[in-house]
Amino acid sequence: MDVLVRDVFGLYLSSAAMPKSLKSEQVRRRTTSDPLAAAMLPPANESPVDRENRLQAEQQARRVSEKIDEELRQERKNLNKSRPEVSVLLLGQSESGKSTTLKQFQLLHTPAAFHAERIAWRAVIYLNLVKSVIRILDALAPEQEAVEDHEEADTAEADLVIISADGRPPSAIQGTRVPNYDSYRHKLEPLLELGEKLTRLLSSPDEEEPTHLGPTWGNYVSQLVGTENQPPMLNGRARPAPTIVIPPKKQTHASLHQSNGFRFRGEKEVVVHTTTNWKKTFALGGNSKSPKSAHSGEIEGWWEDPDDPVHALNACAPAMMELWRDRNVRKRLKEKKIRLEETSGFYLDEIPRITAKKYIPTDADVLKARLKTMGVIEHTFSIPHGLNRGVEWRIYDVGGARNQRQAWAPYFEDVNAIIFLAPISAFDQHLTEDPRVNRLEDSLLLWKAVVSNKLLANVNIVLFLNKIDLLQSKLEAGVRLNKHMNFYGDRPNDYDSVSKYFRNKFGAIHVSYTPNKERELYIHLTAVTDTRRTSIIIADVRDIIIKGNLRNMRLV
Ligand SMILES: Nc1nc2c(ncn2[C@@H]2O[C@H](COP(=O)(O)OP(=O)(O)OP(=O)(O)O)[C@@H](O)[C@H]2O)c(=O)[nH]1
Ligand SMILES: [Mg+2]
Repeated sequence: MDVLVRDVFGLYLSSAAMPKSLKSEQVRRRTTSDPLAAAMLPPANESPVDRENRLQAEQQARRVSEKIDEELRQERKNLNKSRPEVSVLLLGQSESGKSTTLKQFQLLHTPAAFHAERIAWRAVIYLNLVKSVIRILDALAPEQEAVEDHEEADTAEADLVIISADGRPPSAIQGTRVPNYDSYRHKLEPLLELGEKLTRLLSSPDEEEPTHLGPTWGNYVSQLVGTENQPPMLNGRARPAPTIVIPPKKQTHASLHQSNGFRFRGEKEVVVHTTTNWKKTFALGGNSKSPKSAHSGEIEGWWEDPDDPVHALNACAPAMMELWRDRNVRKRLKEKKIRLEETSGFYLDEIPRITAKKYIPTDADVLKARLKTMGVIEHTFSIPHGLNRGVEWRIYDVGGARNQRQAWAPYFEDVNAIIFLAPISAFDQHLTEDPRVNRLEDSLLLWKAVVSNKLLANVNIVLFLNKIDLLQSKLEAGVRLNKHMNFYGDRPNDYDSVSKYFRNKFGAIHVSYTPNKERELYIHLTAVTDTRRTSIIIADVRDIIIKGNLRNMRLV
């Protein structure tokens, strides 16, 4: 008898082709233990004609089965081929909210992973808080020192809003004295060391090297540009991850001289490299001690580790609160037009909670945390339910500072959609990397460059006019748009008029410069730190991108 059986890899084996031992074992098993096989065994008295008919029928059945198997294989292959995959690139200047938008995608689609990582953000939040305190103390520093510091500020990566009424250095304006300044400095001295320590823990070891591009970069640029004979490289997997490192800031006299000023070296922003696994350092099971079961009697958690940064922070908490509540301090900051509440990573209103020994960051804390991106970070997820089920999403978060932007172009090749973020609250601020450039002007130029790019002609674009919460409070505080952007003229300075104006302005640039007149532009007014509102927008954007993608697929 020749029967077909599947081997362990699922391949069909003809019993005629089986080794003898296996064949007899097979038959033995079939005759003794498998009732279905036993029922299918030919009758013992089968005639030669019956046997011939049966073999033919079995052969026919085998052919049908093989055909079905082949069809199933093909179907699976086609399904995999047509399994929709969407690549989305987040673009925009530094501090526009790209990484925050990525966090919202993570929170929405991979909440368990997001929650597991919350504890690792503790270090970033601590550092954000420490930097806010140090900025206050710097702002209170005696005039002479501050003038020197201001000269240096041209090159420093300080992202504060410092505007003087008459163009003189703000520190030259005589103002409120803070009698407790020396006492604050003394009590908060440990924060300098803590800031250095946290910066070291979070930074990549090669960060202080001169700017360089990864070894494969030169090759890649020519591949991107392409030649007539050799088109640009398209395959995302072959794309090298560019390594770009900021050159060290030149140490000036003022930055080295720390007798009165209150700074820590490397005051520039801490960045996260694509390659840095900073989360591991502060994740549970990393250097941080995990909270153990209350019954186990083991070390209870990081708060029992005397080296954990929480202790230094916790010890300074009363002085930090005193400083932040001091009326003279607030007055001095106001005189210097320093609005810390509007800066990234602002936690000064929550000092007791953040500095508590058992503090675990909330979702909102993580969304507010500021860590500058360098290189490109990829996040993938698929949507298990609903309209866009089964779609594989790849989101690329890039560094937005000027020296990071050359890393964007390689991703233009195979991207399906772009979410461009323009922080419209930044109309009165300047780029940290080039203090001569107004941040909103920079966003408008960047927007024009993106929408007019021919490589992106068929890419769906969604525009987030972001940080509307800050825009609203800024306008309500009386900051006038037309003081910073003449072209706004005498229009009303309220939120509705200003946001409508920006919507029209960005929209008009798209209409004028897009190489694809058919492309629709979707504009959302956003505050991407607001989870509830952003999740609704993300669901909407997902549908827009999928529909646009299908439309493009039909066109090509
Ligand atoms: N209040 C408010 N803060 C926001 C908003 N969007 C982002 N932020 C904060 O702004 C800071 C900068 O946001 P990021 O997402 O890090 O900016 P980015 O575009 O990734 O910046 P780079 O990595 O330097 O390119 C963070 O502290 C955010 O929490 C917003 O709509 N409102
Ligand atoms: Mg970022």
